[in-house]
Amino acid sequence: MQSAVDYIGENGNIMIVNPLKNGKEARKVFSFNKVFGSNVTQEQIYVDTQPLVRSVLDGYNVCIFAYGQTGSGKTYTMSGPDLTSEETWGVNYRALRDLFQISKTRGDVIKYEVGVQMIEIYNEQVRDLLVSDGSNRRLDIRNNSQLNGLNVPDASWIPVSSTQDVLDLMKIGHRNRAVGATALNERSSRSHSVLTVHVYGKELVSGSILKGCLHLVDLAGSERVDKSEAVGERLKEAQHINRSLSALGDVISALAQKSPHVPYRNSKLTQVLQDSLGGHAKTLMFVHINPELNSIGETISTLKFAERVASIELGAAKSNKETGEIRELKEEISNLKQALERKEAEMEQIKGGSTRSTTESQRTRAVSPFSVPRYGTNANFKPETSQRSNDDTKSSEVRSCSSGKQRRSRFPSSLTDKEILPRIPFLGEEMLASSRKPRSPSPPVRRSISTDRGAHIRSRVKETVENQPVARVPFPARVPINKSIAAIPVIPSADNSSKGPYKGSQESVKQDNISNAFYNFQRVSARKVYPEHDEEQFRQALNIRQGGIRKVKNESKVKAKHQLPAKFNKSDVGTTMLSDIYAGEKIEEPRKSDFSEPENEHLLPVSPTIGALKVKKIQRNFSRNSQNLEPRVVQAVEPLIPGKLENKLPSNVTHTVKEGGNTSMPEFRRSRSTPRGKFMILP
Ligand SMILES: Nc1ncnc2c1ncn2[C@@H]1O[C@H](COP(=O)(O)OP(=O)(O)OP(=O)(O)O)[C@@H](O)[C@H]1O
Repeated sequence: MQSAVDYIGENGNIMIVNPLKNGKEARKVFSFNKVFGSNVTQEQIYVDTQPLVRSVLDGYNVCIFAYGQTGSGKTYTMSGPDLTSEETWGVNYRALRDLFQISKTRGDVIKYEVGVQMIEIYNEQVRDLLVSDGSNRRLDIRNNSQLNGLNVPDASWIPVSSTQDVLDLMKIGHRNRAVGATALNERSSRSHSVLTVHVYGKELVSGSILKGCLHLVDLAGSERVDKSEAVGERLKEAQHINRSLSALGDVISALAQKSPHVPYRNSKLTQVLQDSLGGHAKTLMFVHINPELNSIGETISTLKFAERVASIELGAAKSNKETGEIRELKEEISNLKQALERKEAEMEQIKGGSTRSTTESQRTRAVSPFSVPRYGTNANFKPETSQRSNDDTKSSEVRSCSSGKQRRSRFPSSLTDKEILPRIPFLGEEMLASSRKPRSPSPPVRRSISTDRGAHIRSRVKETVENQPVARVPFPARVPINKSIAAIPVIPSADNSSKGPYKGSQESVKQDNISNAFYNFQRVSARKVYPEHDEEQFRQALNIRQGGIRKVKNESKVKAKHQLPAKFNKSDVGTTMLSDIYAGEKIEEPRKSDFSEPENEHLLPVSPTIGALKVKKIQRNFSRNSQNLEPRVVQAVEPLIPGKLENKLPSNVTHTVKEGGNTSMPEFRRSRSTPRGKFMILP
């Protein structure tokens, strides 16, 4: 049978001949990184892929695709025809075998853990392929690089430690994959399958963490619906497949043109692969073609698509490595934020509590200000019990305080059980002093002077009603920062009771430095007249950016008015999200490692015969030949270029970007990109 492949050049060129056209139009040359003929072995194909795979162990994200018309050999390349023979293993198994081997040899330097996920995208639904119970649950996609490539976090994540583990899992995955017979391939993959390998490494000496992720993607076959003779379910599948491949083409086109809007959200496929298509990943695409003449339309359109892909400059790949120092700093920031949230909540509670408690304590004192025990003695004392009791018994007073009303419904009971009173000592001093002398019954004045005092007084009152039954309020999983919460720290636990108010100070000493800082600040702030100002000073003192934390009311409102429009005016949601993700990922400066190449890479293998071509537009005409699958076109990996790492961001800049979290990087990265990969064509 006559082949559409005229010749395959040595430099990644392939010439396609179209007998339906004459003259210049009849021959087209396309250029790729590399073109493989149909007679190459699986090992030869993998050799060009190997450097990318290895870089996963250095913390890079890598994505390897197989693209092409139905029956052109995508599954053959990625999985291989026969798993029982290592010789015929495809890229997937060879890659994992390599990962295990290398991680073993590095064992005395880095400890690795490897886990895999396998999903498919079938009719625009994401499904888990590693389920053994046959459940067909639809999974959600979350584009969040904080999860380190876990874009489908609900998919089964199976730890593996040997190639055999992987083989066993693959069998399950292939069994679960949606496959159907079409006129073009009797066992055509009707879905896109994505095998994701997550690698987590810890350097034993430095404690640095490496997180790499390898996506191995076997795309569903592209085909013309009419040619596939599909009807009913097959037709629906074909339409979904074509739509998602079309969306992939649109994304690639947008990236190639450096369009400000990249339509990742137009298909599940592009959403799942978002990080790998436009991120800091190294990407390689095998493009497969069928050399038979009756597939010439699909062949040309596939090669054009491949050239388009090859033209994209993603920019330099980045390693996801966290040094011990960075990790510690992140933890510290996280701790500070939590402490600040707690403090904010306390302040809110104190402010509201002072209104209520002052009135209550006033009433109590009217009987005998000195006869009220300072702290509860009941071991089962629960702060919320007291609060609820107070609320129940003194409802009229509570209602007189609007903030108190709100607070009551959000009282985090379980939190109050655990928290200790960091500010008790200071309050205790005031309390002791104030309790020895008669007070002027002037609630409004005292409220305005010290919120803490008010809160403390309230705690005394609670003890008088501690045995009253109370309905518990569920503890919210995440307490909104800018809402009033409970006066947890203000209310003493039962343990405190026997040791008096200063027990709280002893407890607080046990807290970390952050808490101490707050504690000290609290001592100062409690002397201030306006607690709102204290909150502001907290922030300033800590110099922390407080996303969502309540600010002084007026200021907060004004700021919100100014900020919201800017946020929502962003026309490109996809790009915005991407930028956020990148910012989150840019934790690490590029790693100068001997283990892998720094360059971003694109391989585009095609599998017809031999030839090299250049594609300008994306078309969509695919046919197939299930018998003669001679050529495979492959875009090969670019060789390591050690010196290029120097071109990357200096570490300090990278860190700044990362910590800022909002910096959009795509343009920057593009400007620093390196020429994109190579294409191998396998006829
Ligand atoms: N390089 C090759 N050498 C020998 N046989 C091949 C080669 N590539 C593919 N084949 C054979 O061609 C048939 C179709 O290949 P394969 O299933 O890999 O195609 P596909 O692109 O994955 O198809 P689909 O998109 O429909 O799933 C298989 O029987 C496979 O063994």
